[in-house]
Amino acid sequence: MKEKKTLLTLEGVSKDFFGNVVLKNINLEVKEGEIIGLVGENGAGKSTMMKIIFGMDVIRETGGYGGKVKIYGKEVNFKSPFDALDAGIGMVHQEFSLIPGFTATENIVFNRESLKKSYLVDIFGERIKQIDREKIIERAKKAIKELGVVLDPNMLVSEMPVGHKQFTEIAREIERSNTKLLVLDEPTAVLTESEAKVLLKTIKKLSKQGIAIIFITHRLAEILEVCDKVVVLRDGNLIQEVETSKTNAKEITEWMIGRKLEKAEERDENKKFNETILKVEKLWVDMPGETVRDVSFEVKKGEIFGIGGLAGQGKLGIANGIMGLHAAGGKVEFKEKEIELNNPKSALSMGINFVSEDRRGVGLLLDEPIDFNIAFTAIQVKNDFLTKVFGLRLRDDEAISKNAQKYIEKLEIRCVSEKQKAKELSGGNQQKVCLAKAFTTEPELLFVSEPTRGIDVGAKKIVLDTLKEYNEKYGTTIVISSSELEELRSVSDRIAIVSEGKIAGILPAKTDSVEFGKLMLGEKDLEKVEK
Ligand SMILES: Nc1ncnc2c1ncn2[C@@H]1O[C@H](COP(=O)(O)OP(=O)(O)OP(=O)(O)O)[C@@H](O)[C@H]1O
Repeated sequence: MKEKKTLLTLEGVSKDFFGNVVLKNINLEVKEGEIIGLVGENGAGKSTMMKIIFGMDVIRETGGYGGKVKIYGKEVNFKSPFDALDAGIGMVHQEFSLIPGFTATENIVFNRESLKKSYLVDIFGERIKQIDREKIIERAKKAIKELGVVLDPNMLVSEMPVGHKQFTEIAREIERSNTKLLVLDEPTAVLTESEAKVLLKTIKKLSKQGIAIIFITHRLAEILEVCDKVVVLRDGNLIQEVETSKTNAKEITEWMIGRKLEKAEERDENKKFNETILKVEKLWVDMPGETVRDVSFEVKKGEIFGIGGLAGQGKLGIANGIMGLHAAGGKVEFKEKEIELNNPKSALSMGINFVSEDRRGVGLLLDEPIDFNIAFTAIQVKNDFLTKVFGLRLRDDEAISKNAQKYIEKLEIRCVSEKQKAKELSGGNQQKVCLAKAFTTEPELLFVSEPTRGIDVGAKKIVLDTLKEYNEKYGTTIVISSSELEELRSVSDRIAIVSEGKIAGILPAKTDSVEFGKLMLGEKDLEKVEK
């Protein structure tokens, strides 16, 4: 067999953010068509390494990097991501970079080169009018077909469920004919299991065509399934680089976290709950990609109630509707008092809080420091963290800092200090800040959606254990929605499965997963699958 050429080389690459060293002397080679799995705890430096390869502004604006990046043996010094795109590097970031008011086709075909030197989006709109629409739809359809997914090329991005957005981003990268290296930063985090399978197949297909892939994921099973090699980062050091056929998930985890992983504690099955705390009747919610049609259920005080289901079926819409973030109707009672729907203050002021699945959109004040973010809702809703000086109410900065320090320690939030800006944190650590913010309001009822999305295996346990701890210590009732059934089963008392905007069934969490699977697919669809 022909020896594969080395496409990308990192030689002694290092990076610090104002003295905080996050990458140290990284040496790595990626060959044509090779699939590299890149793993590491939240904040280990994975995204930073990719941002260097992709020539992103943030790297230059923070003093550049040390060492060399080479493509086919020649050193490159990208001035912007457009140079990286020209050199054949494509990247799908953790956070979406699609244009919401445009369709899938427009986003796929008018890829980022068309937007050269950015802020041309307005002019871009003009250009579209002059273009042969049929032709571009054909091109988009071809890219979508390549991915092997069902996706409407005419759907507006703003109306898509997250999974579809993810596929649109990937389709955009493969539509470009010169792509040689594709970096995927946690592409499966927002996908359901079946969508993730499709993506893994696509990755293999692309590699056969000679495209090299750097695949960042916290799901180790995915690494073992598709990657040729796994590269482990810990605290900015490349500590292992090994063929996947020569290792296993347990070993990789131990390299990642540098300690052995304990098993999550089992939930006590015999707990009895009597009092109803939340009563939902005929709820409908109009949320893009997450239509809730007619949902009724009750949650008991002190319970951890799971909500599962396939993507786009409505499991995420329920909390968004009750919290007043999307248009909703029906009747929802909390402790026998009716929550005013379509009013975001109503549920919050009654002692209910929400950790959204959309941490960038509604979760964080990105330019503010961590400590203010954590205290923010408690200040707004409960007037906490305020002191009176000569009759004036002032922010109690010391209390705000102390509270943040407590959560930084408890949730192991990796940061320089509580004064660091939220936007500078890694994705997983931002998620932990969102949780700390909700806990700080000491809610009686807490909705959490996809709480471990983008979180590494070690941190996942911390987050789930913390939810259980709050539930047990303070009696906080928790309603958790997640795409990962096993995660729901490990924390919940009961689980409701939502299908086509309705509750398909509610079962004790310990019920066999097959029963949940049947509810998710609906018996009819299941018969089709079995045939
Ligand atoms: N713009 C920035 N300014 C200051 N520090 C930053 C900036 N971007 C990242 N960092 C720091 O660099 C470290 C590495 O972050 P990075 O995003 O690379 O981690 P990661 O391994 O991708 O984590 P995750 O799995 O949570 O996404 C973190 O400690 C983060 O706080």
